[in-house]
Formats: sequence, C-alpha cells, structure tokens
Amino acid sequence: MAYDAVVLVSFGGPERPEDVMPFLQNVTRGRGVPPERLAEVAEHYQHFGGVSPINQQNRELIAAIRADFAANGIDLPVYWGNRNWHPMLADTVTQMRDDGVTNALAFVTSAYGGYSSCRQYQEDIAAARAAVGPDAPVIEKLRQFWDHPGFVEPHVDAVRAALGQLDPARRDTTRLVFTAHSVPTSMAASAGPHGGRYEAQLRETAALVAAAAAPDLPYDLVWQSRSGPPQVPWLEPDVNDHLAVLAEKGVTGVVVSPIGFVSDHLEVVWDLDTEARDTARRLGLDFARAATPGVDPRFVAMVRELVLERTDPDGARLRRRLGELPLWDICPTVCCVPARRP
Ligand SMILES: CC1=C(CCC(=O)O)c2cc3nc(cc4[nH]c(cc5[nH]c(cc1n2)c(C)c5CCC(=O)O)c(CCC(=O)O)c4C)C(CCC(=O)O)=C3C
Ligand SMILES: [Fe+2]
Repeated sequence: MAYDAVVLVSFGGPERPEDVMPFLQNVTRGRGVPPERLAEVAEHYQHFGGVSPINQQNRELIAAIRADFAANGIDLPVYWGNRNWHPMLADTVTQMRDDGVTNALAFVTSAYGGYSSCRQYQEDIAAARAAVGPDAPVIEKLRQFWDHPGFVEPHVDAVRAALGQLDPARRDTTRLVFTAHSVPTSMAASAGPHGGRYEAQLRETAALVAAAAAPDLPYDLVWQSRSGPPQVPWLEPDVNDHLAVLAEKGVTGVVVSPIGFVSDHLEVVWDLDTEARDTARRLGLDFARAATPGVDPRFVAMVRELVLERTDPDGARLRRRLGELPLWDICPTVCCVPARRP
C-alpha cells in the first residue's frame, strides 16, 4: 500500500480561558460527568491561564517528526487533528482531501489499547471521514506502541533522573509509582478477544521500565485523574490514596512516573505535580515526578519506525518491541470495544 500522508491524532486542549468550558463539554458530551466535576476541572485549567500545554507539545512533536522524516528521506506531509479541540480532526481531514491526500497513516498520541486510548480514536477518524464524505482519504491507525523501545527507554531514563533527585541514603525505603489515566471498570474490561488490553499493556510497560530503571525497587501501577459520577466504579487505587498507604508502610520517598502518557500535559502538571505532590508533602514523603517522552529523539524516531513498518518492504523485520503481549498492525474491529458502550 502506498501512503501519501501521516496525520497525528491527539486529545486536544484549550488555549484560551474562554475555550475551557466548550472543550470540557466536547470531552464529556453524553458521558454523565457531573457538573461539579466539570467546574472543578475547569478550575485546574484556569490555574494555567486557561491554556493546556498539550497543543503546544503536539506542535513541537510534529516539528520534530517533520525534521526526522526529512533527515531520513521520508517524503510524507504530517497533518494534525484532535478529538476535542482545534484543530479538530474533521477540519484536518477536509484539508487533507483538498490537498489530494488519498491514503494516510494516523499516529495517535496514546501508546495503549483500550477504548479511550485506541478504539475511540478510530471512531474519531471514522466520524471525521464520514463528515468529509466519500472522497475523504482512507486513514489507517498505526499500531499500539506500549512496549516499543522508543517509548520505554525515555521513560526508563526519566525514572533514573527522578531517582537522582531523592536521597540515596533512603533508597531502601524508596518506591516507584507508575500512573495512568483511570477509566471506568466497564471500559477496562473491554468485550471480545482483545478485552482488558489497556491494563495488561500498562502492567507490561511498568514491568519493563522498572526492570531497566531500578530492578532493586518495588513498584506499583496505580490510577489518576478519575472522572465520572461517584457511583460508577473506575480503576483503583487512586495515586493519592496509594501514597497514603505507602507512607503508612514506612516508605519515605516516591518516584511517580506517568507511563500512561506521552507528554507532560495538564493531567500531569496538575494532577501529579500539584495534587499528588501536595499529598506527598502532607504525608512527609519525598516526591519526584519522572518526565514523559515529549520530544525525546528516540520517541520521535519511533514514529518513523512505525511508519516504515507499514511502508518498507522489510517493514515486518523493523517491528522493534520489548514485551510479549499480543500485538497487531491493524486493530481487529472487535479490539478495544468496551463491554458496555460508554
Ligand atoms: C485513557 C485516557 C487517556 C489516555 C489516552 C489518551 O491520551 O488519549 C486520557 C487522556 C487525557 N485526558 C485529558 C483530559 C480529560 N479527560 C477527561 C475525562 C476522561 N478521560 C478518560 C480517559 C482517558 N483520558 C475518560 C474515560 C474520561 C471520562 C469521560 C469519557 O468517558 O471520555 C476530562 C473531562 C473532565 C474530567 O476529568 O472529569 C478531561 C479534561 C487529556 C488532556 C490534558 C490536557 O488538556 O493537557 C488527556 C491527554
Ligand atoms: Fe485497538
């Protein structure tokens, strides 16, 4: 198959105070998120002047991908469209159509399977194509990359660097805490043969990062940024509750590594750097937050490798990975479908 473009597909975030509410309404439409929760999250954004860092981070990632493609002889334009805020994916797909694009590959800024991280992005792509009409380009999502060295290695280095900020004399009471966005348990236990991928893949990534960064330290995978109405069960424990349990057990310091994400967006700079750090301070725990891949050259090169896996005659041989869970190039239609429609 010959491809004529790459499109980066992401979550999107507000860039002005007046964008915050309409953005949150886009995120939560039809999801039963209580208005109190929306008001609280709007407040988090307003602490940063109504500007989420995520769009600027994606601009920087796209600039780095373009430079990497150019340096490596890949002659494909790179477009950008979001699920929840401008540039909206449907507008981007319109532009791609107008530019004559017919077959594109999509790089989604989420490493994992699962409904929000994989299937919902495929639904976003299908909806954007439907809005454009029959002459919309075909768009195929690149594979999940939770165990790709270009994703794992930057996390490993970041955990090592964060450990370096903690007291080495207290290493035997130091602990690694990996985090990812919580999801409703009904979504986590996705139906079909590929159910439960999100949590299983996160556990594999946590194990890979821990083994390479600090094999002597115990670690846990916990959840952050729970949304939704309180009566709906979401994956637990929450990172803040987990820190309290660790402090109780005699742990003196934590490295918190958000392996669920690819950049230090608002859920990282607010939910971890502000809230979880405050929790740690109250509990008397030393706290260091590990960085996400961002524009690490290995992560940028990974995007090129994922493209080459699909375009190079030897592509299958380029499929670099560190884990052992099932991996597929193209998601089966039953993959990552939630047990109950969210
Ligand atoms: C699995 C997952 C990822 C990782 C995969 C990926 O990266 O895509 C992720 C990423 C993100 N989540 C983000 C922000 C938000 N997520 C929300 C709400 C929700 N997230 C969910 C799941 C996930 N979310 C779910 C199941 C909901 C409930 C509503 C629903 O069923 O869909 C809400 C609503 C308010 C609230 O928090 O209650 C906000 C504002 C931002 C942007 C941060 C920025 O602006 O910098 C990013 C990257
Ligand atoms: Fe999937």
